[in-house]
Amino acid sequence: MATAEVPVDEAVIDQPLLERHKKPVCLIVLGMAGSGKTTFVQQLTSRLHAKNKPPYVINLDPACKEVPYPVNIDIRDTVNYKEVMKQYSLGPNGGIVTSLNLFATKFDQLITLVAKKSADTDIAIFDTPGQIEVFTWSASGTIITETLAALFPTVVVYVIDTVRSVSPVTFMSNMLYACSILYKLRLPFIIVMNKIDVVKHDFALEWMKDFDVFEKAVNGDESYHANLSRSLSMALDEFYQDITTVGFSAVTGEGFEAFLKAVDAAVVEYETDYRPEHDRLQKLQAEERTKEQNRQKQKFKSDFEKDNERQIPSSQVSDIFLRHRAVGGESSSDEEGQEGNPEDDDDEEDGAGYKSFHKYLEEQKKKQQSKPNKVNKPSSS
Ligand SMILES: Nc1nc2c(ncn2[C@@H]2O[C@H](COP(=O)(O)OP(=O)(O)OP(=O)(O)O)[C@@H](O)[C@H]2O)c(=O)[nH]1
Repeated sequence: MATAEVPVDEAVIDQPLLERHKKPVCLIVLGMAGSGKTTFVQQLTSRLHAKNKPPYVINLDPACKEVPYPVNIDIRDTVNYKEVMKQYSLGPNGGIVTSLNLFATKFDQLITLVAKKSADTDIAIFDTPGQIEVFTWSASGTIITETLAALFPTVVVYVIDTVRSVSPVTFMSNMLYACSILYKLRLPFIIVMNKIDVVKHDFALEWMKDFDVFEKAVNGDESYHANLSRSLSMALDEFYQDITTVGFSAVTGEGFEAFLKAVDAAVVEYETDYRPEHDRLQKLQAEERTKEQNRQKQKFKSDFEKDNERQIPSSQVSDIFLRHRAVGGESSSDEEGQEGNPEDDDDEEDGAGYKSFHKYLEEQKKKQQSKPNKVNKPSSS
């Protein structure tokens, strides 16, 4: 049987590729709970409306009580988070993950809606759950991000609470998290240092630019965490050099224009660095898939051929059984009386060397039935 091998290149070309769009730019807004993501999206939306460039806004947080901005797609219209918790007996985080997973199954519809808006919308904004890990480390989060990145210029916006980051140790935790998300999502990344109406973010920029300044901030603290922060600051030097940081106030809107410029630069970065890399990885994955399919086909083919070789014409079956019985027949006299052994059957027909398997089974059954039940027999004493 011949199996047609699919040439790898052909398989790659045959992948159903949806049309790619130059816009809208998809902004995935991530950040720890309370960092100001929702207020940030609200401010961004209202400023873009004021500029006559209304964004397409998607809320991916199934657990939020209310959405304080005009939203085009709301996960809460598709999935009832409380009902999901009840039906699957889940806690709040499990409920959010499951709701996102359910929503991800409809993500193709969302993509179609966003794509339809590509002519008249420049920016699509995705607000995500406050439990950041629920999005960044879940299967649905990965599906959503990868699907978007394959079809639209996609940028990750990581919102940091600047007020809470004045402590070097908290700042370091935030940066490590940002770094791990960048590493995981492999997309252009903008850090939004939010709440600069309360605390300016200059201190953080200094810490990122100059290790000595950070060292001074940690000076005097000899705790394990402070020492670790010092070492990590050196390790993150490369990350700091390449990352785009914007100071922002989600309350006053300060930093809005700088943010838009950062988005423009991130789109260029997406087109020049990320998209070719993304395409390369997709091609590799498609090649791997095709190779695996070909390997499975080959294995199936050889297994099938081996089975065919082994296959015994039905006319020979009784001969094979006969041979088996004959071997047993040689030793059966020694083991006479042993139960459950096909060879212990002192069968007169063995002389002929043949007894049908069914007949043998019938006899075994009868023997079993005629035997007293030793286990249940009550003791005579
Ligand atoms: N002063 C000041 N307060 C802000 C700013 N941004 C957000 N806040 C406040 O910070 C708190 C949290 O803001 P949210 O927008 O709800 O934060 P979030 O990240 O969406 O929170 P989760 O939904 O829990 O993830 C609210 O009280 C906001 O009013 C800001 O730029 N300046």
